[in-house]
Amino acid sequence: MGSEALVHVLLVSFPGQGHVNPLLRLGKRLASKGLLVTFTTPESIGKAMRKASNIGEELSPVGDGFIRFEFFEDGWDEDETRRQDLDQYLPQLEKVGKVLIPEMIRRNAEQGRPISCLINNPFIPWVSDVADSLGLPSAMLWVQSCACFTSYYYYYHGLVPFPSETAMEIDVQLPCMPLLKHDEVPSFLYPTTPYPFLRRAIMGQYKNLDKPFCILMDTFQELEHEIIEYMSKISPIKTVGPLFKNPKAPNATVKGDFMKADDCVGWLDSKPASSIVYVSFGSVVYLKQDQWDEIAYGLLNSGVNFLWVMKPPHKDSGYEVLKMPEGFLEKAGDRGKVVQWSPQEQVLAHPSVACFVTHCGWNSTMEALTSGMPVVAFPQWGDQVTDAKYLVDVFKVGVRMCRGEAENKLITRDVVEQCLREATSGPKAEEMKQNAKKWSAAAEAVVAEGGSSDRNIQAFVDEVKRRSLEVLAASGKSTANGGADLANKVAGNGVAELGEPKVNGELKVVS
Ligand SMILES: O=c1ccn([C@@H]2O[C@H](COP(=O)(O)OP(=O)(O)O)[C@@H](O)[C@H]2O)c(=O)[nH]1
Ligand SMILES: O=C(O[C@@H]1O[C@H](CO)[C@@H](O)[C@H](O)[C@H]1O)c1ccc(O)c(O)c1
Repeated sequence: MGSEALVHVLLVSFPGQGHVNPLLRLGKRLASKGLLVTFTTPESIGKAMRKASNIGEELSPVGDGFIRFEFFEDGWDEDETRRQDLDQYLPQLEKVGKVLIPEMIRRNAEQGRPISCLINNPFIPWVSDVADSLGLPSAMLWVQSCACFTSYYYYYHGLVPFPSETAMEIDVQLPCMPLLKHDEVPSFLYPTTPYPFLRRAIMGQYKNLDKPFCILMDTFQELEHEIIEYMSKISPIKTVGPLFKNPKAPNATVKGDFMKADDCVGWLDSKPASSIVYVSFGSVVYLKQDQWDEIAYGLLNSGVNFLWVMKPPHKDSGYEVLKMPEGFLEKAGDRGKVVQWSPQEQVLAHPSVACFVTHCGWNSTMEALTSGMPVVAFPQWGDQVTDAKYLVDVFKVGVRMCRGEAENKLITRDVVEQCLREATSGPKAEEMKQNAKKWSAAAEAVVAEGGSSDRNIQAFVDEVKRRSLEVLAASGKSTANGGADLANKVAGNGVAELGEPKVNGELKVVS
């Protein structure tokens, strides 16, 4: 079957690694079930993705469907420094996206690939408005846990008291969840958060929550059973995680890394089983030099082998460039390897790796659980503090090394060493490994054919197909000529001031 006959969905992503990864993984899942998927995010990130990852102009086959990329300009010069300031960049994306996404939809329709559904991730809630104004169905991929989704929901609707200016240290009890201490609540909700613009962005998503017909979540039934059941009665939630597992297209090479991963697998191969500690704080967290030094000495003193990701900060981020302590690399010798970016999925699946020192971003959390990897939790902000609580106290696969940036406490080398020892040897390490293996088996089962996440993806694909017939029927056309009609609809709806359509070149299929 040619790609032009397939039902076509447009995925619009916030330009962060922790958002692109799960949305692109969802795209591959949908493609593998027979949809044509177009993935879009701003060109500034598109450029990095093309350079680092295996993506181009071509249409890539994934399972029974295809995936392709189209990026959009964010309206700022290439070297604009304001992209690093989300307070300024999020409104800019909204302004430009509300014009360019409808244009993109019109172009695709004119080229015989009418779009039947839009899917976005949080931080860019205006995508649901674009879909609504065009009469297109939309869905949202929630890229954090259901527990965090619930916390934000309760905050938005004012259903229980949260930490406030007058009562900073109150604990929060939400239904079907463990009691969250004040510093285990997603930290964007603290009155003192340095990231109020992210709270605004997320609240914007909740304001728009009645627009998507479905909220897809990168979690799974067994992992957050009770809270998923509870929230499913309130919101149209469908769990589809762990998204990074795709049994129907396990070899799909399409990836969305912003940086090329350093080769470290040969080094991992050279080490004994369960002898390496993997250390990574994701793509956005940067620690201060004194904390970096303590971690370095903790690693040295614990005697473990280690693979440590030390990503360079963006040139406009204002973060200091970290240095390893004097003589550290020499002392570590072949016991340690430092890289700028790792192939994390491969690292977590490697038998030489014993545990993962992580900032507890939700992608890292899901990847660790699914890989059966115990963790040492080093959360900083946002959902990370809640994920750390769950990893340690609920999923029971982790040792806690810190409570978050708000605590403003230097974690000393002795604490680092003690946590590493606890996570790599002795009864606690063994118990965590057994629990992690159980989560990994449960995760494999839900994504296998007929598992809960697989069924939910299939039900979503069926619903998108059903709605696509409605969209086309509403425009009085069939798939074959629906393109031109949808193009007219976009042109006439008043969302965008449209210029001449820029026609893309013919797509060619590569295998
Ligand atoms: O060296 C690295 C560090 C991170 N990642 C990936 O980047 C994503 C980070 O997402 P997460 O939610 O964990 O944290 P964020 O970077 O958004 O804070 C995950 O999919 C990781 O697998 C990677 O591939 N290599
Ligand atoms: O929130 C940002 O990135 C990460 O997103 C993940 C999914 O929501 C989350 O689990 C993780 O903890 C976050 O770090 C983000 C924040 C600020 C920024 O400038 C970004 O580019 C991304």
